[in-house]
Amino acid sequence: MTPVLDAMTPVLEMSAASFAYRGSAAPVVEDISLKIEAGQSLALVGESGAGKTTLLRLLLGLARPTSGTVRFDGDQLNLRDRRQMRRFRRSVQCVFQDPYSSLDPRRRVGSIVSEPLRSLGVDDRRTAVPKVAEALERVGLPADAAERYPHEFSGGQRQRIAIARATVCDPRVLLADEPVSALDVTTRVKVVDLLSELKEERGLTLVMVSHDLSVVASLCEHTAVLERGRIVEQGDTAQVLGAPVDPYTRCLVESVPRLPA
Ligand SMILES: Nc1ncnc2c1ncn2[C@@H]1O[C@H](COP(=O)(O)OP(=O)(O)OP(=O)(O)O)[C@@H](O)[C@H]1O
Repeated sequence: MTPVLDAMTPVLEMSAASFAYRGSAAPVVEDISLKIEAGQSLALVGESGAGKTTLLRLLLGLARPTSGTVRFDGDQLNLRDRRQMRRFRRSVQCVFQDPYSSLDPRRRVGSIVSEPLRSLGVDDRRTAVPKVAEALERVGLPADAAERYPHEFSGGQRQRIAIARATVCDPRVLLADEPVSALDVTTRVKVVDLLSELKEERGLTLVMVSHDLSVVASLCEHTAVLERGRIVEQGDTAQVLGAPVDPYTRCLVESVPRLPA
């Protein structure tokens, strides 16, 4: 049954969630509580190994918390509930860090971008064509891109293909793991602008892992800081990055390299 949602039900919510990898006694993320409301954008920051990707995997349903819960539209995420998972996959899509390895080199771009529509049973290859063309156009790629292969594109264009794939089924939520960190600085700005436009146009909820605090500041209204698997500070990005309270956050902000004056 489709749940009755009120405006206050978070799209995604974690309550006291912990996760330990198999064979490891210590949890990698511990006692995480987060609410992600519709239209909100949340950045997960913290140094390498802090558990950001693991947290994203829990939100994506790719891993199940060892304790605590992950909720989607108010219901506990249950990977065995096919009806819920179908709704989840239609609503929540993702973009990964590396546009070189995240696209199947043997498939044409049209087939890659239409994959969510086909796997959700929304369209077949033929009926997906106009939606794929529209998604490619929206991310700034020519319509004939559908006939070509990923290796024919630059890193920035490949990330645009990944964004077209993630948005073609009109999801409500985009989860992005370091979506621009593999790109050079000018390409990075263009892809950040594209994500920002999509967020505004579609009221997309965005959860993003990033090392780059300037990317975080320009895309996300909220920020949660992870240190060794625990959230040490969360709140408005301007507050968290502009006037950090926790010593770890202060350290993170101060470690951003600056050009000499
Ligand atoms: N499949 C796995 N099996 C066992 N341990 C893992 C696995 N994946 C990650 N870890 C461990 O979990 C911890 C957190 O890793 P995670 O990738 O979530 O951190 P991160 O903050 O995303 O790091 P980075 O910024 O470098 O990507 C690390 O100590 C890592 O070694």
